[in-house]
Amino acid sequence: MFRERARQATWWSMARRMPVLVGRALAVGRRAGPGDLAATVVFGLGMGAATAWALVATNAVLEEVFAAVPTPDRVRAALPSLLLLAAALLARGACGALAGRAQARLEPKVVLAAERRFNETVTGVEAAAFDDSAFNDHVFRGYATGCDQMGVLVRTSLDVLTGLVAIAAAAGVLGTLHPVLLPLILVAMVPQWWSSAASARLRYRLTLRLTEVVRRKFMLQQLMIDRRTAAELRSYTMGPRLRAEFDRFAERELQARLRLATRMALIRVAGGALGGAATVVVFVALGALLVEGVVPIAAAGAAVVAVRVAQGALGTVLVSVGQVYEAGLYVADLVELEEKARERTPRRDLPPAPEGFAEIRVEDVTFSYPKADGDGDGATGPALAGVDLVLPRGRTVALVGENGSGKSTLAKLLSGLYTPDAGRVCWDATDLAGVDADDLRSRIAVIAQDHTHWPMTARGNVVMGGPEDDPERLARAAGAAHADTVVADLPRGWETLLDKRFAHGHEPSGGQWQRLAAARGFHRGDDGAAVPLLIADEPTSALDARAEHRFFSSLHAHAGRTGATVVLITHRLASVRMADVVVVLERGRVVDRGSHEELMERGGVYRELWDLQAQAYRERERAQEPDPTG
Ligand SMILES: Nc1ncnc2c1ncn2[C@@H]1O[C@H](COP(=O)(O)OP(=O)(O)OP(=O)(O)O)[C@@H](O)[C@H]1O
Repeated sequence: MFRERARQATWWSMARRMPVLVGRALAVGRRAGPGDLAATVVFGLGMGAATAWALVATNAVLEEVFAAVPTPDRVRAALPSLLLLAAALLARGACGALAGRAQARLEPKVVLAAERRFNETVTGVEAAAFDDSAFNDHVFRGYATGCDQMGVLVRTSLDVLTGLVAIAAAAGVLGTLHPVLLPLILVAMVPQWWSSAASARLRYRLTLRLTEVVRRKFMLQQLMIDRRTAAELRSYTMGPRLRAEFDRFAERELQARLRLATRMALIRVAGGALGGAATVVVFVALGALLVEGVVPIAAAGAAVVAVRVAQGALGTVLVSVGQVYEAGLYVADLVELEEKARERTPRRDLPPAPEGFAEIRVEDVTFSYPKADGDGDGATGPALAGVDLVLPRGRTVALVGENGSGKSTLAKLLSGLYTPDAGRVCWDATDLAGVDADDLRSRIAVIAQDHTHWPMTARGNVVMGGPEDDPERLARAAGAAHADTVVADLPRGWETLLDKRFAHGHEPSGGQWQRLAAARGFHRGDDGAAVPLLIADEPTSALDARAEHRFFSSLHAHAGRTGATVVLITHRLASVRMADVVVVLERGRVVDRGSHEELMERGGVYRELWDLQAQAYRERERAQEPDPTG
C-alpha cells in the first residue's frame, strides 16, 4: 500500500492533497498549541501586509526619483517615502521574528502530542499484533519518523501559508501597477515546483524501500549496546558476526542513498537551469513592456523589486510545499498505522468480564500464529488444534508436554492475550471474546515465562499490577514467592533500583528475578474474589530445588487460600504430582488428562516423561550413595 502511494506521488496529487494536509496540520497545531498557532498566523499576515507596504513605498520613492533628472530636491522629496519604506521593512522583520518564535515553540508541542498519541495507540493494540512483521515495520516507521514528521508538517504548512501571504502581497502590488505584470510571477514558479516535487517523491520512495533495512540495523545495534546481551555477545565472540551483518545492511542503505544523492543533484541542476531561464524570460518581458510604453519606468523598477520578493517567497513556498507533501506522506502513514492499530485494538464498548466463574471451558479451540512474510502456505500447523478442556474453580491444573506442544499458547489464550481462530474460551457460559479485554485481564494474574525485568525499584516490580500502598499484601506476596529473602539482601530493601544501567542500580540473579516476578503474580492475585485465575508459565526454571519445592507448595496454597484456579505450566513433573488435574499436550492437541495417579496408571506420554525424569533422579541418587563395600 505504501509503495502504491509512493508511485502515485505526482505533482498533481501533491497540489490536490495540499489543502487536506495543511488543514490537518492546522487542526493538530490548534490542539497542541492554540496560542502559538494564532501568533504564527497573525504575524505571518503582518509580514504580508508589511511586504505590500514596502513595495508601495518603493514605488513612491522611485516615482519621486524618476519624475525628472534626479536633483537634491527630488531626493529630499523622496525622503518621507524612504522613511515609510524603512518602517515597513522594520515591521516586516519584527513580524518575521515573532512568527518564527511562535513557530519554533509550536513544533515541539506538536511532536510531543504526536508521541503521546503514538504511545497510546501502540500500547492499546492486542499482543498478537506484535507477531506480525508488517505491523512491526509500520510501528517502527511511526516511531522513527512519523511523530517528528508531524512537527515538520505543521512547521512547513505554516511556511507555505506565510509565503503565500507574501506572494499575494507582491502580486497585489504588481496587479495595481499593471495587470499585465502578474503572469510574470507564474513564469518564475514552474521550474522550482517541478524540482521540489521530484526530490520529495524520490526521498519518500527510498524511505519506504529502506524501512526493513533500517529496522534490522537498529535491532543489530541494540544487540551490540544492550547490557543483557553484553556477556553472551562476548562469550560467543559474536561481535564480528553482528558487525558484518550490520555492514551488509548498512552497505545496501548507503548505496541506495548515494544513488539518491546523484539523482537529487541532477534534479537540482535541471531545476536551477530552468529557474535561470525563467528569470531571463521575466526580465526580457519587462524590458519589452517598458520599450512599448505599457508600464512607466518607476512601475517597472518597483515591478523588478516585487518580482524578486515574490520569487524569494515562492522559493520558500515551493520548498515548503515539497516538505509538506513529503511530511504529509509520513503523517498519512502514521494515520494509517492508527487505523490499523484501531482494528487490532480490543473493542472498548463490550460488557465487562464476569466477576468470577465456577469453571473455565475451552471448547474446540484452534489457534495459529500469523505467518512471517515469505512463509509458504502450511509451512507449520496450528499451535493449538481442537482443544477441549474444563478448568474447575479453586483447583490447580497443570499443563505438561514436550517443547512446542502448545502449553504457553494455551496459557496466552486463557489469559486473554490472544483470541482463538475457532472455538471459544468461556467463563461459565460467557465467551471471553465478547467481553472487555482490559477488564478481563485485570481479573487474571500471570507469572510469565519470559517475564520482564522492569527498570524500577523492587517494590515497583512487585506492586505494578495491584494496589501500591498495601504493606500486608506486599508481605504476603513476597512470602509466597520467597522474594522476601531476596529483598532483605538488597542494599536499599524494597526501594533498591533493579537496573545496573543507572546509578545505584542493582542486578538480582536469574532466580531472584524469577521470585520477584512470582511475587508480582501473587500480589496481583491476592484477592481471589477479584482475581479468580492465576497462570504460572514455567515459574521455577531458574529456581534451586529447595526454592522450587517451596514455590509449588505456595501455588497450591494460593488456590486453597483464595479459591482461585491455578494453571501451572512446568517440565518438573515431580511438582505436577500435587496438581488436581494434569493435562497432557502433544503437537497442539490434548492427548490425555486426569490426576497424576490416573495418568500413571494409563501409561502413555505422561508416564513415559515421568519415568524418564524419575530414572534420571534415581541414577543421580545412586551415583551419590556411599559405596557400602568401601
Ligand atoms: N509468537 C509466535 N509466533 C509464531 N509461532 C509461535 C509463537 N510462539 C510459539 N509459536 C509456535 O507455536 C507452537 C507452540 O509453542 P508454545 O510456546 O505454545 O509451546 P510450549 O509447549 O509452551 O513450548 P515450551 O515447552 O518450549 O515452552 C510452536 O510450534 C512454536 O514454534
